[in-house]
Amino acid sequence: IEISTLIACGQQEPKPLFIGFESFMEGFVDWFQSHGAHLDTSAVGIFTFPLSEGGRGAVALKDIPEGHTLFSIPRNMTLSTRTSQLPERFGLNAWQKAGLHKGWTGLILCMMWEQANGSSSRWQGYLDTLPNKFDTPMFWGEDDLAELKGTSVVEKLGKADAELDYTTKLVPAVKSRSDLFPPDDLLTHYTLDMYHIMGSRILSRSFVVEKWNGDEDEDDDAAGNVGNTSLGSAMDVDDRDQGQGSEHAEEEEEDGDDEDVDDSSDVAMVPMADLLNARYQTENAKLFYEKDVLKMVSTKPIKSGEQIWNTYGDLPNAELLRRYGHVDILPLPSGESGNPGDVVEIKADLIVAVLSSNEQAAKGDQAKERIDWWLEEGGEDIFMLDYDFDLPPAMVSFTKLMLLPAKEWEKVQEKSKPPKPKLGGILYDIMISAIEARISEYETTLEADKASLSDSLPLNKRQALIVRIGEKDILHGHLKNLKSLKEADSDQQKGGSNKRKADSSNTSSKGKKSRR
Ligand SMILES: C[S@@+](CC[C@H](N)C(=O)[O-])C[C@H]1O[C@@H](n2cnc3c(N)ncnc32)[C@H](O)[C@@H]1O
Repeated sequence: IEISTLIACGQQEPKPLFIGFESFMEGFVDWFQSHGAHLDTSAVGIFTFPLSEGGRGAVALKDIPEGHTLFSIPRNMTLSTRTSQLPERFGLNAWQKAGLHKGWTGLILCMMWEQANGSSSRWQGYLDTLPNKFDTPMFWGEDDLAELKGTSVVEKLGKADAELDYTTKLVPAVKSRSDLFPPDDLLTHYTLDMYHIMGSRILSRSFVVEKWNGDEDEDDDAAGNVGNTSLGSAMDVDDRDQGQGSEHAEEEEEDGDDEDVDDSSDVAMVPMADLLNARYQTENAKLFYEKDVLKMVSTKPIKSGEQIWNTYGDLPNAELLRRYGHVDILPLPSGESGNPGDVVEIKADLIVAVLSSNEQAAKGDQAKERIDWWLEEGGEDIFMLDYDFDLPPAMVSFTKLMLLPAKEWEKVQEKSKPPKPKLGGILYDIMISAIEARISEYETTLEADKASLSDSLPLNKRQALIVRIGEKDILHGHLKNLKSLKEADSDQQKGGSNKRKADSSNTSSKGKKSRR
């Protein structure tokens, strides 16, 4: 491929990494092909882009039509607790007893073990290509983390929980089997640092590879209907990730009552597929699965020189930063730039706190009774605000529930129906106060943040600033919207009451007339 083609396609000049240029990635491609995988080398190249373009990523070497298989990987080449030999060698009962079947600790241990085994591991050619350094907040110092105050990133890091898993599950397992884990390796291959590196590799690169579910899918396959068997990825489908907030969170879910908990042995590292970068609504390729292989297939025509993008699920910047260490910056409808997928979380607790000074609102045990009912009915305890600037209906409904007079609260319980999420009356002021309270959780103002944003800032500070600006932009947009809705509503009321006055004077004059 001509570098000029890439530049013509709007990319800054990339540094070629493979296809005759870079032995390191050539070695990986050789490993990939020699283990039964296939890469269409006439269509796909691996290049390094500027960091803003994703760093190392895949490029179309020619025009690629939609539905083209870019590469395919046998299932047994993915790295998971199903494919690594370690759980069996450890003993499946012992594995479970050690708690390694839950969460990511088991997969982290498999990855450490495979890496420690060097050239005798089937995955050495792959593991050698994985990053050892991450820009994710998990590795930030206190100073940089302070920049994220007000966002939900810090409380979702789960660093302490991950470290607890390391000391209570992984270390005892390693120490219990010196035949599998030579004692000296504890200080090199099985360290806490390595635990975090492996956890971050999983967080930013793993896919969910469900077990092949015979019958129905075989029909799809027979019909060549690969599109219906779309494979979600850690990057792609959030169903798994929504609850999987950290290296540890999946386990928390498993320990809880959640029935939709995913099987942690579905979590798999997929060589080559994890080389694709992602950007908001730019996806042009996706991983599909069949009985024995996974296939990366183009979902749109891709022009020669264009980057091949997977999707990480069009996540908000806070989540992109936490999981992947980057943020998306695109034009917004307002003319400014940011991530159109950004959201702000408002906890139900904050609404309750705002209502504490409202005479009408339920308090103490009564408030608790309503909150318990709301949660039992499946209500959310965190509300998501986005760039639509429509308040989440559940947030309005929950607030109304807390404000209901006792009689109406009884009716709600009888009917098992929460209040309709319609704004009006004092709700405007309560919602405005809630959003103002949320804004006050950040240390700095939106104006100050915008003024301090510059390309010369250190990466962590700059990315944290972009996360904060996006969230505050949403909050201020909601404030503005609520204030104008409140004004329009009161104008309408006034208009209505003027109209009513006019109507009543008409009526009375008519009445008078008729009386005459
Ligand atoms: C699945 S890997 C993609 C391949 C990766 N670039 C590599 O060199 O191996 C995900 C990582 O790629 C980087 N990345 C992906 N998309 C990006 C983007 N739009 N902007 C910046 N970095 C991106 C982030 O570092 C992220 O953690």
